[in-house]
Amino acid sequence: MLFERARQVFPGGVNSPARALKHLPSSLVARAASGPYLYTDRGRLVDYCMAFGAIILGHAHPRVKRAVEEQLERGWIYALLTEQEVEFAEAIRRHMPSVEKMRIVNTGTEATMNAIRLARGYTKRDVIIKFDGNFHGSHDYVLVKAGSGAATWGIPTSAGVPQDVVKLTVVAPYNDVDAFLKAVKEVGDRLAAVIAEPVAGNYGLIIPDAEFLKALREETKRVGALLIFDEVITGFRLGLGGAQGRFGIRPDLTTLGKAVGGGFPIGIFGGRAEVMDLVAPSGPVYNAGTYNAHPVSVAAGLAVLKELETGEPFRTADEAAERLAKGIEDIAGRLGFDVVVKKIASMFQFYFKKGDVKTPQDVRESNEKMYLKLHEIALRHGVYLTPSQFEVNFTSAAHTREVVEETLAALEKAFQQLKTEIG
Ligand SMILES: Cc1ncc(COP(=O)(O)O)c(C=O)c1O
Ligand SMILES: N[C@H](C=O)CCC(=O)O
Repeated sequence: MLFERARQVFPGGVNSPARALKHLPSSLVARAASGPYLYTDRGRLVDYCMAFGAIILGHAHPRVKRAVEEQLERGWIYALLTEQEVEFAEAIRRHMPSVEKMRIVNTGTEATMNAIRLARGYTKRDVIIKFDGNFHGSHDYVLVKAGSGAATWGIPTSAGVPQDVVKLTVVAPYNDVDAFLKAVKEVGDRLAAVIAEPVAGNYGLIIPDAEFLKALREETKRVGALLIFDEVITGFRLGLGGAQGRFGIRPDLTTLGKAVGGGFPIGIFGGRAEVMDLVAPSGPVYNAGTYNAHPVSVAAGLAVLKELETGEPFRTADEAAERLAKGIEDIAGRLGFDVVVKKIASMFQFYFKKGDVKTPQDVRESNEKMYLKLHEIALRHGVYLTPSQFEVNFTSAAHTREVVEETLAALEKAFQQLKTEIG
């Protein structure tokens, strides 16, 4: 069995913990992907993980494929400036005006690490505030009370991060204005930056109150710290302007990734020109990378942006999420389950619990076992839900009405079976 061989060569048999399924004996094996579908060792599955949000147009989108093929014809790496990367950056700035200047790197992890380093270099201060359950990639500054796979696997604070680094990362509860103000007060004049997911997508889906985001903006400004919005998930998914456009908040720095690279490795950090000009070679904050602004990722990203600019992909993806959210609420309600469904744009998640989900604590109080059981049953019915209640389900432009209907019919059966199995 492939997973057995994988276990001999990869820790836990995978190359990222979020890919391992803790409720099943092996991870899925992917063979191909197209549109809304994944083709796996368990057959064809409707995909709601969408590479953890990296795919917004649908798998193997022809326009992205063509752009990549055309780039390959011209060679695939030069380690020099290209016209495409300027065009790409100009398009990003047009849609996200707070990103006056940017640097294109390879992953969201690199983007947040560099944004934090830059904020420290700019403010000449050392402490950051991050939020419980937010995930900003797998580097030392942020692997403290992190979400995503770190939460799924019960290691929110990673071993190996030096205590001296942990001390510089103060964790505040997400979506709690009073607790945030208290944390800022406690840190005092050492606060370099506050980093936040403006919509939390790594602890399930937590949609913050507008007042929370407003407080982040006002308070950081007041104390001379920078506000970093980590829009690796939300950028070019919650619309062309990301979460900052939707909520009308202008951060000092923004990090992007996932959707903006069309499924190819990418990360971007950018923001106020005055701050970005501190990045080497124009300033003393060092960032470098052989693969920075990789031509293939840039070509894919440009193709994605051109498609998104028509507005159509957002309409289809958002409508799909809306119908699924309503459909799940309806099925669960009819069958007598207490389920809370959260949805914004093309992101949704549901929790087995009463009441509401507004904080990470609410997510912790939901029934994870039921989510995983349903996940497993849904797989048998041809639907790949996101593999943890600490992750988010994503729709894409390929999730047409027919695909959604097919999914809801499958989920109806899955919930019924869940009811039978739990008695
Ligand atoms: C909000 C957020 N920031 C940063 C990252 C890190 O991005 P990457 O996996 O590309 O390193 C992720 C996902 O992994 C993310 O969801
Ligand atoms: N939730 C993570 C990204 O948003 C999942 C990606 C990973 O860790 O493999």
